[in-house]
Amino acid sequence: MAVIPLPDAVRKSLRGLYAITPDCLAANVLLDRVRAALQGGAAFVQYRDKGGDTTRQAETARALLALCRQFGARLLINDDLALALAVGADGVHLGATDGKLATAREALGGARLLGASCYDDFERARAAAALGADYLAFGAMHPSSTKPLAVRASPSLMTRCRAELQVPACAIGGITVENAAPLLAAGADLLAVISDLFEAPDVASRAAAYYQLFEENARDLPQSTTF
Ligand SMILES: Cc1ncc(COP(=O)(O)OP(=O)(O)O)c(N)n1
Ligand SMILES: Cc1nc(C(=O)O)sc1CCOP(=O)(O)O
Repeated sequence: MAVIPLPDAVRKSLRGLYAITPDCLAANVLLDRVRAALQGGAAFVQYRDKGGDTTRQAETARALLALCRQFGARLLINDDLALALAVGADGVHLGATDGKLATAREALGGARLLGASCYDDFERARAAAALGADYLAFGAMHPSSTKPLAVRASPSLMTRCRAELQVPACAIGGITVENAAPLLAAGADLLAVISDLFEAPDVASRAAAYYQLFEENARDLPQSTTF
């Protein structure tokens, strides 16, 4: 299926619910749940698949991209720059062991998004910002059943991120609708969520509750956000 590219202005406005796909779901179930998240207002989807079946990953990534396009949402690929480029995704998210940010930035060009995991490390965030990351992810904000061993991070890192780096901040780890408002107040532009969203009995309603939180906590975007 042909994929229509998003205008740069839309592509780079960075605020909203960032729905990260859970492991171990059949492709049709995954797509149904992601569709529901998009119906509820998720602005970003990250395809995170640790399974290693590259044929399935490419097929699923293409299907997710087509779905995101229907809703004007953006698809990022976790870990895998080559897959992101191969399917024409809107960007890639890289952690500490996923390759160099500089290489990804160059390969992605200016129009696609580069996200970087910064954990609890502000100096890592500073370096990632200097290398051109479009958003900086801090976590885990709360204990996470998806990643129980994740290091814990303070929401104040996001406050510093906005103030000192002027790069959008992403909160991740154990986020729920119930605990999200203080994260937005601390400076989160993106809320990256797996279990609270995708394990909800009604994924669309859960996504809509996050959307509502963003509406209630509207504020100016960081200076570096491009329109
Ligand atoms: C938005 C966002 N933030 C952090 C992560 C974690 O990335 P990483 O440290 O590479 O760990 P894995 O997701 O690969 O287990 C993320 N995926 N997305
Ligand atoms: C993938 C991931 N990275 C984290 C980090 O802290 O870097 S926490 C996490 C899991 C997020 O899933 P849930 O919303 O179910 O807690």
